[in-house]
Amino acid sequence: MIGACGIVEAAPAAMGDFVTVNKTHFARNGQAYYIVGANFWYGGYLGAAGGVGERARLLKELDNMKAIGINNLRVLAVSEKTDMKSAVRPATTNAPGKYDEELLTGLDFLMAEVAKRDMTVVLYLNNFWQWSGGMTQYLNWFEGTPALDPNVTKDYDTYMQKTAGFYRNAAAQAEYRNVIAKIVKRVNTITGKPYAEDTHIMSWQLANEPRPGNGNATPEEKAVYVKWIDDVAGYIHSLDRNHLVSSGSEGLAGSAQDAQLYLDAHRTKNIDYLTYHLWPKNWSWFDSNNPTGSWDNAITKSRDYLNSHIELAKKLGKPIVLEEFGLDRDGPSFSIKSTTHIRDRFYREVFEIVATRAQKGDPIAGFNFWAWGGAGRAANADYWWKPGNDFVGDPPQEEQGLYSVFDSDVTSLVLIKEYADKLHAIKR
Ligand SMILES: O=C1NC[C@H](CO)[C@@H](O)[C@@H]1O
Repeated sequence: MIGACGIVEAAPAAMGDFVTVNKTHFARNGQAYYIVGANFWYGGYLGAAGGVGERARLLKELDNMKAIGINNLRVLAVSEKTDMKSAVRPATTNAPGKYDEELLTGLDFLMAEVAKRDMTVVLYLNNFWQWSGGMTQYLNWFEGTPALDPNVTKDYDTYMQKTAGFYRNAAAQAEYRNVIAKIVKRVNTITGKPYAEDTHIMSWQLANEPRPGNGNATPEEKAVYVKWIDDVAGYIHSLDRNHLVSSGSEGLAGSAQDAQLYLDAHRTKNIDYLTYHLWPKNWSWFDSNNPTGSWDNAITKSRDYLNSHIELAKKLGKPIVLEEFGLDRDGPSFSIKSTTHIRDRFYREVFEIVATRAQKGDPIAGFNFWAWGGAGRAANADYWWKPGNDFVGDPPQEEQGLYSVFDSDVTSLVLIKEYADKLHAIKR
C-alpha cells in the first residue's frame, strides 16, 4: 500500500490490547507476552519528516526487525539540547519549555508504523548519561552548573555523583514533569490517537539507567533515589491509567551494588515491572583484548547476574526484563567487516538462560539486546558520530560499531530469530 509519504507501507495489523502484568508475567491479547526486543534509541529521530528524519530507512528497519521475530523496541522519547560533546543533536527539548515539534512528530510516525506491525515500545523520558543531554543538562539549566561530559573529563564518579543532584532539584523536577506530561498526554499527529490510549506503547520508563549517585552513594542519596522513583512513577500513572511504568534501572550495577536498595526502589506499586542490564565489558568483567583469558570470569559473573536478578524479581513478585546487554566485535573492532563470534557466543549464553527460565515459569519476561544498528554505517575513520552521520545502535558517546547489531551481522540475526521463536512459543 502506498502511504501518504509515497512510501510502500505495511498493511495495518490487528489492534492489540494493552500489555498488562499478570502476577509475574506480562499478558497481551489474552495470553502470555514475552519480550523479544531491540534497543532502537533513535527510532523517533528516523521518523521525523525533515532534518534527521529517514522514514524510508525506518520502515525498512522495522520490517527487518519484525522479520526476525522482534516484537518490542526500547526508544529514547526525550532528549535535551546540550553543549556536551558526545550528545546527539538535535534534541526534542531545546530549552525549558521549548520543544522541537518536528522531532516529536518523528515519535508519532514511529508509533504509527509500530502499530502497523503490532510491535510494542518502551519509551524512556530521560537519561542518566550525557548522550542525550539528560539529567546533567537539566542541572545546567536550573543550577547553572556546567554540563561536564564524562567522555571529556574522564571522571565518571564525579559525573554520577553530581548528576544524582537532579532528583533533589525542585525546578529541574518541575520541568521534567512538564515534559512527561507533554509526552504522556500527547496526541499522535499522524494517527490522531492519544498516546495514553495507544496499546502499542508497552511502558513509560523514567529514564535510561537512573542511578542513586556513584558506587559510594550515601544513605541519604539512596533515600532520595527511592522516593524519586516512587513519586515520578506515581505521577505518570496519575496521567495515564492504561500503561505500565518501569524505572530503566540496570539492577545492582546501577544500585551501588546494594540489593536492598534495588528492592526498596522497585517495591512501590507504582513500578509495574523490574528492569536490568548486563555489560561485562563496561563493568570490566571481560577484556576484549584478552578474550580467551577473560571469558570464564565474564560468563561466570554474567550468569550469576542474570540469575540473581530473577531471584530478586521473585522476592517482589514482579516480572523482570533484561532490557540491555551487549559485547563488542571480535578483534576488538568497530568495523562491520569484523566477525562477531565472541558476541554470538555471549548472546547465546544470555538467550539460553532467559529462554530456559522463562519456559520454567520464572519471572524473566524477555530481553532487549543493545542495540539495533541495521542499515546504519559509521561515517568516520575514528568511528565517532558527528551531526549528519547515520544513527546506529551506539549513541554518540561511544564508537559507532561498538555494540551495534548491523543488518550484515547475519550470524547474530539468525541467533536472535532462533530464540525469538522459543520465547514466542511459550504459552501460559
Ligand atoms: O544505556 C546504556 N547502557 C550501556 C550502553 C553501552 O555502553 C550505553 O550506550 C547506554 O548509555
